[in-house]
Amino acid sequence: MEASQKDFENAMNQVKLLKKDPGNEVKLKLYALYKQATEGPCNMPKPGVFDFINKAKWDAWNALGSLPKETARQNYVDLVSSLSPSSEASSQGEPGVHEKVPESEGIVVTSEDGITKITFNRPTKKNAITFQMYNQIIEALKTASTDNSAITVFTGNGDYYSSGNDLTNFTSAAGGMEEAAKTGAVVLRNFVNSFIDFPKPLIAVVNGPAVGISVTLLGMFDAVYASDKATFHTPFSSLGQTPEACSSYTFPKIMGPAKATEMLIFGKKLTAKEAWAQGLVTEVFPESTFQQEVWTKLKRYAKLPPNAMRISKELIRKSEKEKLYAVNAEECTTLQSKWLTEECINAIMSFVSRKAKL
Ligand SMILES: CCCCC/C=C/CC(=O)SCCNC(=O)CCNC(=O)[C@H](O)C(C)(C)COP(=O)(O)OP(=O)(O)OC[C@H]1O[C@@H](n2cnc3c(N)ncnc32)[C@H](O)[C@@H]1OP(=O)(O)O
Repeated sequence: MEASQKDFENAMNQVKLLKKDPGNEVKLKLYALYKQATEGPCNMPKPGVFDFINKAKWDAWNALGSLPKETARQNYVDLVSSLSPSSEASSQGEPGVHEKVPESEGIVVTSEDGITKITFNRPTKKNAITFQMYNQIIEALKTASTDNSAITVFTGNGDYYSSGNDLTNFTSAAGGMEEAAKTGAVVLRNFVNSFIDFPKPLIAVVNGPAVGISVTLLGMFDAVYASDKATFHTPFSSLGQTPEACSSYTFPKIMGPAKATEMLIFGKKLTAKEAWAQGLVTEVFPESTFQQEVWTKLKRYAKLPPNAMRISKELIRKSEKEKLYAVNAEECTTLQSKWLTEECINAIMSFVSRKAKL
């Protein structure tokens, strides 16, 4: 007997109630059967080769060929009823598929006590920065440069400050790597330029580990306050990548070329104390009093005359600006080509596939 629409709907609800993850293979089958049962043969354009997750889903659906909708519905119901009720992990949206759980992610901007605070707010992903977040930050800095706050502060929500560039920015781009690299270089250049141009004191409150671009960007800040549990890591070489955010210029200037080499080329991870000793961090606070001490200090600074602060910053930055634009442009061009190399693609693939989820 063929499964009715009601049986199908019950099976979909059952999938949502599964307590244990049935595994990627089963989830792919469920996904494919669900799509076939509701939409018929695969009608999506084939995803790019580096878009691993969507490609796997596409392959599974496409493999069902012209299987009739009714048969797919029956097979879906049979597969669900064969699953042990003690399995875990439900999914959201399309049944049987790991969808991104909606979370309030991205960045959060607040303004209070003369301070505009920009928070990396993606704690479940260690505040990894997505394409969307780069653009949100560009906009937030644009607004903060003319709002009535005196200073602007970056910090992270959760245990990390930020784990840097979201490594799936490139693997999930629909148009493939070349297009993603091109777009990435444009976004990165605009993003870093918005830090070069930012007119007010810019402060980082580094609440936890910082990786990649969230570290290199610190060279663009006017002060960096760190918890003693923060670490600073730029694993560019192991990712087949090269420095960004003008760090190829600012880091040797801040800490001397030898120390900059250890960080930017050899990927040495610094403790907060080491980063302070090398001049990257302004002051380190014990984790237990970090938030209280830093925000008390910042509220005091935010009461200083804003115009004087802005003009002083302009004087400090002025002679460097053209150099910074040029360095930024060159770093972006270099990265655009690095992102397409085997070294880089392999490194990203091995991160993405270390615990592949569908
Ligand atoms: C416009 C484009 C501009 C590009 C500019 C280029 C910048 C260069 C860089 O920033 S290079 C640095 C890139 N970052 C990294 O290499 C860090 C990668 N992440 C890790 O090594 C680890 O996740 C960790 C050390 C940060 C934390 O390890 P831990 O074991 O404590 O936690 P998990 O690995 O389980 O992470 C929790 C979830 O967060 C996801 N995640 C963490 N970081 C990233 C990231 N950078 N990109 C994408 N996703 C990240 C991780 O996958 C886990 O997700 P899951 O729970 O769904 O598995």
